[in-house]
Amino acid sequence: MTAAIEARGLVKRYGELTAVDHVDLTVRSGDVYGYLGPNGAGKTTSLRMLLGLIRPDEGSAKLFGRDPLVEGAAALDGVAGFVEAPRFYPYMSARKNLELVAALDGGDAKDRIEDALATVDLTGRQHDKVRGFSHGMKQRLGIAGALLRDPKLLLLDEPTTGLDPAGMRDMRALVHRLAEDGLTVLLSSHLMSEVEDLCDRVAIVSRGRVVYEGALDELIATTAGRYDLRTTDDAEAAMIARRAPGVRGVTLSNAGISLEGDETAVAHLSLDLAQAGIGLRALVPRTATLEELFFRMTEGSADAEAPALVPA
Ligand SMILES: Nc1ncnc2c1ncn2[C@@H]1O[C@H](COP(=O)(O)OP(=O)(O)OP(=O)(O)O)[C@@H](O)[C@H]1O
Repeated sequence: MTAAIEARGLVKRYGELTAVDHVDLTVRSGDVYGYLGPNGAGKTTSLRMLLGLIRPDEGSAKLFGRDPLVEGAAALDGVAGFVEAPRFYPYMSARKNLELVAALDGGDAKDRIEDALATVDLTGRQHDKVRGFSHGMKQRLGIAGALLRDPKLLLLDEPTTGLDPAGMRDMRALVHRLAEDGLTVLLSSHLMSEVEDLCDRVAIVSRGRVVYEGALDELIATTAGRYDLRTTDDAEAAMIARRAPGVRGVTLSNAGISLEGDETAVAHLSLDLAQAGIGLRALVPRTATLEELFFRMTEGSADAEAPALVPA
């Protein structure tokens, strides 16, 4: 099946700065895809290129197999979204603004206004001027505007940035609903928790480069086999763990010992510790959160930064 988005080798330079550095992305139909990276990682620039708003210096992006640079606006059929904040006329009502968007889109866009307002939960406020809307309501109205195009693919640039907790909750619930209705969504975010909550696939970007792309659960599963250990004598236990067959990556901090190994290696280690007269206070298998993975990939291991009381 043709991918919803297939970007290969996208590069965008601003003078000396390479804002987007050979980015490859594959978003499949039905994905809720997270484009995750810190401020300045190149997320907005990437989305602008995907939407055909700016031209890449190198590489290409296809949306459902069509390249906006080759096929122009036709390549954006079935694609909608906005970068940064959606723009509306503040002195007009939400409905009037959507009518203007529909008139620009043409076709049967105007017949979808009612449904779009209902989907984003703004039916009751449709006659109010946008000037009085909260940031969250404006973001939701932006999505309503995008839905008038009856898209198959929605691109959202940091849709919850700047929202209060209730606004974030409403926006995330909306993205969940859209995904359940079968829409493919690519959203950028600098919030790990958001991507964990909403997305099934993810690209992690740092300084313009993709450092991981793939299924979120596979990424989190790569961290299985890590354990936290607390004992009656952590310093001695860490030394024994470092010598134990099959045990790797032993670090010691004030919080205890962290190590990697399979269940057999960990079982042997527990016997070695018992033999040395060291009691276990806790032995807890640990799955890294996306946040830890992110820091490991972009800035090195969080564990490596923990104070090491025993030399490696
Ligand atoms: N038009 C431009 N001219 C010069 N530099 C730019 C331009 N657009 C973006 N940049 C730079 O490119 C880098 C990536 O910016 P971009 O906005 O894509 O990052 P981002 O990941 O979306 O970050 P944020 O979350 O802060 O929006 C930044 O260093 C930014 O200053």
